[in-house]
Amino acid sequence: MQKIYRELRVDLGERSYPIVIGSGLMGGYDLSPYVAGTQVMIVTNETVAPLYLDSAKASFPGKSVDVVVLPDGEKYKEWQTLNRIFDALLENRHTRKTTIAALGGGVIGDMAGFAAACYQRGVPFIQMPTTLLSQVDSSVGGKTGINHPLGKNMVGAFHQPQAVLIDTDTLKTLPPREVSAGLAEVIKYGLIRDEPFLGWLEGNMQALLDLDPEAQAEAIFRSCRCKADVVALDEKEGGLRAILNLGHTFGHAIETHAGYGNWLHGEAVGTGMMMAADLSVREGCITAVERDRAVDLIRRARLPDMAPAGMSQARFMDLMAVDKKNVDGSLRLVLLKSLGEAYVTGDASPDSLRATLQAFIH
Ligand SMILES: NC(=O)c1ccc[n+]([C@@H]2O[C@H](COP(=O)([O-])OP(=O)(O)OC[C@H]3O[C@@H](n4cnc5c(N)ncnc54)[C@H](O)[C@@H]3O)[C@@H](O)[C@H]2O)c1
Ligand SMILES: O=C(O)C(=O)C[C@@H](O)[C@H](O)[C@H](O)COP(=O)(O)O
Ligand SMILES: [Zn+2]
Repeated sequence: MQKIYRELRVDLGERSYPIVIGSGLMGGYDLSPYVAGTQVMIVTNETVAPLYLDSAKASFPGKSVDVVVLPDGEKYKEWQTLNRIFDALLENRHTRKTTIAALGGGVIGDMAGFAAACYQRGVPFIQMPTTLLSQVDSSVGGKTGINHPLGKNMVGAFHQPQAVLIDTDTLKTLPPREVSAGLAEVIKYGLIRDEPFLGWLEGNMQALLDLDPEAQAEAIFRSCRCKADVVALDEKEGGLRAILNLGHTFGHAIETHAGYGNWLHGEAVGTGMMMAADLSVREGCITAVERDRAVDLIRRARLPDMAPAGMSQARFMDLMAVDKKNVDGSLRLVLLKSLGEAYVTGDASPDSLRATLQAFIH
């Protein structure tokens, strides 16, 4: 049975769109009003297709639906796999009126969105996220793209979806490690902009790990509301939006170092946020007690608390040098002014940064 928990809107003028959060929505919610023409191309992967493809198709009554099923994994967020989406679109004679629908986690969402930004110079797309991480973060805000061996998300475009459909039922099949990865981005919102949410998470972490549906829906709603607010204020990351990158300068370096293999994005961000909190203490912004509060919550979400074994300070510095936030060769980091308030700085002291890196490498 279809039950809508909350609806939100990302306010971007003519590019505004709804985020619908609820249960029974995959197949139970009619997305055809968001499809301009008659054709839909669902992009999904070999893990998600057997679980949700049939119900996803049912969300497009009256439309002609084609499907491309990609291999599963962060390592496939690259050119060759992206090209398979273009192959499928052309082989099936898709036009500028086609709508692409991303059915899966953030990897599928980022790639399908990027394909939509590029195909015939841009077609509409819809997000149907099925991981916690994609429901709280990647499906909202229009960042799309692929990785490069030398840097994370280095090739991409801003391209907003027409709608985001979040069916919380899909989380029932998500492996525990992926739940924890999603919780990293959830905790991020509390740290950067919403101290009361941080307190709520401290009280509800066990319920979230236990997949309590009410707790999940509330965490998704509060995360999406925070992201939608930030994106509406700064769509293309001219300033404020960079706070959504808390922990990502360190985290992306970890993912690139690991070859987009055994570290999940959320895991790298979890450790990266601990590092950012630690650096914030060394920079005199938050207290050690506040840092420990953040670290404890991230640990309680069952996320790793050290960098990958053998990853050196020099390797971190080298990989962080290509971060997209950097300006004129100088590193810019997101730090915490307090718990619930983040800021971007290019002035972190090199000594403090070295000390933080030293504390997390082994
Ligand atoms: N665009 C953005 O704003 C943004 C934000 C955050 C992260 N990202 C990107 O998102 C990606 C990470 O996304 P992710 O954490 O969703 O990883 P993912 O897309 O790799 O999905 C995680 C795993 O869960 C599987 N899966 C998906 N839904 C499932 C379900 N309901 N049941 C069982 N298994 C399921 C997938 O097949 C995959 O194996 C990274 O590439 C990251 O860079 C983008
Ligand atoms: O939406 C944003 O803006 C974010 O920074 C959200 C991040 O969680 C996400 O991982 C994003 O893909 C990172 O963007 P990037 O520009 O640093 O690649
Ligand atoms: Zn992220």
